[in-house]
Amino acid sequence: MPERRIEDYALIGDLQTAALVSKDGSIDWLCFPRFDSPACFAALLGTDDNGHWRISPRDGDATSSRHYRGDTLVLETEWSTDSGSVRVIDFMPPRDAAPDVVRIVVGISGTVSMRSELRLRFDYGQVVPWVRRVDGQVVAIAGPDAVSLRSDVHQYGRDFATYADFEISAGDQAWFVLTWHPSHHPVPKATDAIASLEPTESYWTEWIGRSKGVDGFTEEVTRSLLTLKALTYAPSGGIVAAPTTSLPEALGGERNWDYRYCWLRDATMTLEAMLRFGYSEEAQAWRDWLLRAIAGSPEDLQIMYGVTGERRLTEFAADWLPGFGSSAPVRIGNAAAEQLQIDVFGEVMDVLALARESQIGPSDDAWSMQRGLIRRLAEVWKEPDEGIWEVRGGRQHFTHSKVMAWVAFDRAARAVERFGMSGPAKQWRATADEIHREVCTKAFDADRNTFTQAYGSKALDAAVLLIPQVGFLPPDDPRIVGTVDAVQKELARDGFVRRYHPAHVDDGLADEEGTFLICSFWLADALAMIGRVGEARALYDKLVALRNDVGLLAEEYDPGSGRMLGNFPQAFSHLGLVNTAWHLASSETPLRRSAY
Ligand SMILES: OC[C@H]1O[C@H](O[C@H]2O[C@H](CO)[C@@H](O)[C@H](O)[C@H]2O)[C@H](O)[C@@H](O)[C@@H]1O
Repeated sequence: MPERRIEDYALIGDLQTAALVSKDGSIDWLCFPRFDSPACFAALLGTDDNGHWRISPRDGDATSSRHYRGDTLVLETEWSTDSGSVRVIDFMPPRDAAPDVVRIVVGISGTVSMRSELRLRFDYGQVVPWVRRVDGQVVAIAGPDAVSLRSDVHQYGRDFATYADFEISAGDQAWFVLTWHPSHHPVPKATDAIASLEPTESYWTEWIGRSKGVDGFTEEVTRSLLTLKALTYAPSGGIVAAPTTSLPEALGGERNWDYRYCWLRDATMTLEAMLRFGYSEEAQAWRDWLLRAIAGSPEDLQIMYGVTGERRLTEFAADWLPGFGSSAPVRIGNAAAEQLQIDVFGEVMDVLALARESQIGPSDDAWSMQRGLIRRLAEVWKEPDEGIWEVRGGRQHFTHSKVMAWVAFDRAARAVERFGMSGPAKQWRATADEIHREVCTKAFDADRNTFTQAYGSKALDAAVLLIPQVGFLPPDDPRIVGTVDAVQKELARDGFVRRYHPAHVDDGLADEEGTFLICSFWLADALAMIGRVGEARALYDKLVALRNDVGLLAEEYDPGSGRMLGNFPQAFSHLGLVNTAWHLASSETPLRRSAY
């Protein structure tokens, strides 16, 4: 079995969950029926024995190449062998009653011997199901889960797996449909594999057709927008940070986290990117999601929720899974849900201001929720917190958190001053000014001419690159130019940017990590804003070149090994790409709303 690489995977999804398909034709990750449900294929974090479904030629020397079919999430893998070539088409039709994975094998030339090998292991690769035949289909059941496999190819069982061996000649096709249902329900009505291809394609094509687009950046922006949409949980409007858990930030290390939840931070940034490209429906749905998720007392605000607003995301280690590349523990749930991360107030207020001032318009409920958030922020902004990077080494007065607290008060005051909303604007403006003074005094290292990670700290942090973007200081302020230079000098590796230097910051974890892709996009944004557009464009091009064969990015990249690291595909990275393209395309001094 060749070593698994994160960049070997492609994404298919149905806006409620998603699967990762490897270059070797194996679906190694699938959580049914929701993004955060237990996986029935977890080979990604272990071995084939933890569940997978491979369809590929039996010839071990077969070679493959793949692409998405146009601007869709329909994946085509083309296999060449000495005897002929075939195409495997993988997709998940937009959801009706039950979730399906459809795989269609089409003969292109000659004749190819194919094998389907399906190994279902419920509850994150642990539970071997009871498999039997019902009305000509294979049905696997364990606990609450049931999965049926329908196909026009004969299936046989061996070694706790289901196989099909078949030949495909030019012009032939064979189909497979895997469908999940609750085990106490009857097997759902069959999905027609062939008939579901066209509506799936049309769904994605029509969706991307609504985008405003930006000249000169079309292909990568399109793929990133499609990926962001695929991370949306359509029934609620929630957006997950990534469809995976525990893809490592350091290969073989412990920096492994579950991203299958809705971070207010990641979701607001995604929404901002989508709004820029004309997707107001998603923004509206997310605002409604937010109102429901955080309903109740503002003191109970969490920084992340489940896809329909669940609050309890208890973290535990799945110790039966060895982890991707032996990176343990595999974590399920995320303890960061209980942290104080003050930046979240600013991000939420900022995107809601954008929504109010753009296509969506104001909403009374949303404004009353924002007033509640500001009341809460007034109580906590002076506290140390865990910050944007969710450190587990103790709270600090993080510069980025304070800057975002300023953003929150600034946007609240501005809503009253300029947009007629009700509230104590003078008081909010005074607090914003107080925070501004404090940050400029306590978070700026005059000797090195740079903002630092935290009050009194010497460490740097790529998050402060956002200072000009959020309007805290103008891009031509010498402190901004100094900060950009310092980040480039101290945090860059081969031109890509780390979020901070793990050796200089106690984040509670031992290992090093890769360069953080969204931070590299932020550097490109900051360079463009300070007028170094050529450098910005060069960095953007370098980042775009990191994408895998189907245009996807993980959270991090290790320039040493040339490998992607972290959960995959990650919303942060793709929204970073989209925003940088927008900045570069907008103008040479590409600033959005500024308040300085
Ligand atoms: O590295 C430590 C932290 O890593 C995760 O957080 C990161 O991912 C989040 C989701 O994309 C993002 O919002 C955050 O800014 C990143 O630092 C993990 O979820 C944390 O539990 C962990 O402490």
